[in-house]
Amino acid sequence: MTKTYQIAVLPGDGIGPEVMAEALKVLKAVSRKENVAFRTQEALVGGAAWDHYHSHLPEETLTICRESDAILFGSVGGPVREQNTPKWQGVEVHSLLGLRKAFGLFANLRPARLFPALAFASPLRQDVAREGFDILVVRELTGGIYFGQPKGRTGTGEEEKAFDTMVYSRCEIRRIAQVAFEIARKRRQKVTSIDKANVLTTMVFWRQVVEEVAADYPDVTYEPMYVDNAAMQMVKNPQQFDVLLCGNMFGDILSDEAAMLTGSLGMLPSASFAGSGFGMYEPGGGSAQDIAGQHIANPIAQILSTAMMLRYSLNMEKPARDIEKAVEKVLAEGHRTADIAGREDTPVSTGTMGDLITTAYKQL
Ligand SMILES: NC(=O)C1=CN([C@@H]2O[C@H](COP(=O)(O)OP(=O)(O)OC[C@H]3O[C@@H](n4cnc5c(N)ncnc54)[C@H](O)[C@@H]3O)[C@@H](O)[C@H]2O)C=CC1
Ligand SMILES: CC(C)CC(=O)C(=O)O
Ligand SMILES: [Mg+2]
Repeated sequence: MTKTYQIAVLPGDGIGPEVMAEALKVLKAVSRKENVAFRTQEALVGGAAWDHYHSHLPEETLTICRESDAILFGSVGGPVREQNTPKWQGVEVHSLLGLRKAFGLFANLRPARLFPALAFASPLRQDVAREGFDILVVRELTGGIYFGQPKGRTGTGEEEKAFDTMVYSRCEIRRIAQVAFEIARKRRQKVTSIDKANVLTTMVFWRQVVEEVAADYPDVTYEPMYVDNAAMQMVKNPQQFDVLLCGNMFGDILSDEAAMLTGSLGMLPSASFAGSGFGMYEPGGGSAQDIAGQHIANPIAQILSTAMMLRYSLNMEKPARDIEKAVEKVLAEGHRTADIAGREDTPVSTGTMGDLITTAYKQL
């Protein structure tokens, strides 16, 4: 009997639906080649859901997610300047952070790998870029300053204030550190833990707990690094890093930086888990409103996120690897969307890139 997987598909806003369409083309090809069925159920989230339900994360969407083996997520959010309109205000908090919290997705993996064919597109010094790099950002996703309470605003006039709280518990730090060290064991056995322990009490504690966990992994090299230095070291010498263990905010920021060093934010996939097989898979970037609707967005992050879904939630390593190989092949052949195109290149559209990767996957 054909094995069937239930996938919740949440395209969201901006370029979300455009890049999701390409990931679904690849998924369809996987279904044919592997003789498995993916029952995809599309649901509204973000601004797209607001238009229909006046909610950024409707109960209907949550139900579909609960009934699924995995969630494929696009992106949410409106134009940065329209952040304060009813449709867009708090959209990321209510929908994306809401989903992460609802499913306890505390561990976020963001692999930033510089493909040889894209060395030229990296803002790294070219002799450094030609060496390539492969960094895995392991980001804590349901704690830290994005979730800490209290947050709010008080007072008026010159005394008006706004505040957020950065808080981490021992168990939150320990469980994400364990994820990082376990993964490092299967990679190049190095964990660099990012903190700001010279200033922030939370980060003194972070470092202490990570050191306790590190003691259980004598085979893995552990080093702490301040976040400001890490941001700089990543540009100077990214090859020194293997696994970058970060809290929620630092991981958010450094993963965008790592993505750009691979050529574009449109190259960064991401997987989020709660410790079981269930997970949510989404590009590292946002809804890219500046290019939405133009069919020029890079679908590779969404496609590589789909490969991560096959690997981690559906236990399908072979097609996951083949999708990655297909992406590498298409890039090696010189096909590029606008964000990774050189001056001499004629960029391809989002749809053409999706077609090229699907064809390359089928031919493997
Ligand atoms: N996971 C999510 O859903 C996220 C949502 N957002 C939201 O997205 C909206 C736009 O935020 P921004 O700060 O502009 O960040 P963004 O990540 O959407 O875009 C930053 C820059 O990267 C480019 N970019 C991103 N993905 C790309 C792709 N696949 N192909 C080519 N270029 C790509 C964009 O064109 C833009 O120039 C905001 O409402 C923000 O809150 C931001 C980050 C993550
Ligand atoms: C709402 C934001 C925290 C989303 C984001 O920037 C991310 O997860 O990388
Ligand atoms: Mg981000």
